[in-house]
Amino acid sequence: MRTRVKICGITRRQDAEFAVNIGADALGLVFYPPSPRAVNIEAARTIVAQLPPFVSLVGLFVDAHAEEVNACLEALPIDILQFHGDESASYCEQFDRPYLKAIRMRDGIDLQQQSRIYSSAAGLLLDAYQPGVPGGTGQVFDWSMIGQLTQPIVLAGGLDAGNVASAIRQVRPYAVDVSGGVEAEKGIKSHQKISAFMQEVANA
Ligand SMILES: O=C(O)c1ccccc1N[C@@H]1O[C@H](COP(=O)(O)O)[C@@H](O)[C@H]1O
Repeated sequence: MRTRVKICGITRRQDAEFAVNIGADALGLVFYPPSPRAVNIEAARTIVAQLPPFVSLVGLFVDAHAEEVNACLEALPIDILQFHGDESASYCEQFDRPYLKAIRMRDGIDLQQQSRIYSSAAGLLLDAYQPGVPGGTGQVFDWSMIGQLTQPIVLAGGLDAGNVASAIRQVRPYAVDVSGGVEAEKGIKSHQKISAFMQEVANA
């Protein structure tokens, strides 16, 4: 099966268009103000104005008030929610929208238990753990920590063109998610790095 690709942390319309034209399956918008990749609703509207059909738009939140999530859902064509904080399953379920739950892979984590807790999630997004930073750290975790899960796995954390092919061969995820690994600088995507990343996914 083809590995899907989500490119996260899009802040410019030209980056969204480039990623879609080269074959990205999903684009992620970060609604987490402390992030250098954060966007507000107005900026997001411009970024997604010309998105073609069959590309999923993912809205990323970190322990946001439900009102903030609902405001984004009302204003934007968000297909999937990504919760990257300590949200409970009941919090995630209240929006009646497919969601990905990010699990930060710290030592000793019981992934099977997390899978049971978030059994309503459309997928588990596995990211590196770094104390005090919810995500987008550019850190890789030990992929051998991942066992068999019933839900689709979205592999994240420090992926780039140099390691994504071996990650796919080892983990066999449903999808890979990349942010920092395809940036020219924080918040600005490199079209050359996106191309190289997509090529490596296709080769894997
Ligand atoms: O991108 C961010 O700034 C961010 C902020 C807060 C939570 C998650 C964030 N990004 C997500 O983190 C992972 C890994 O990113 P990277 O490839 O290591 O840079 C990915 O799922 C991003 O969507």
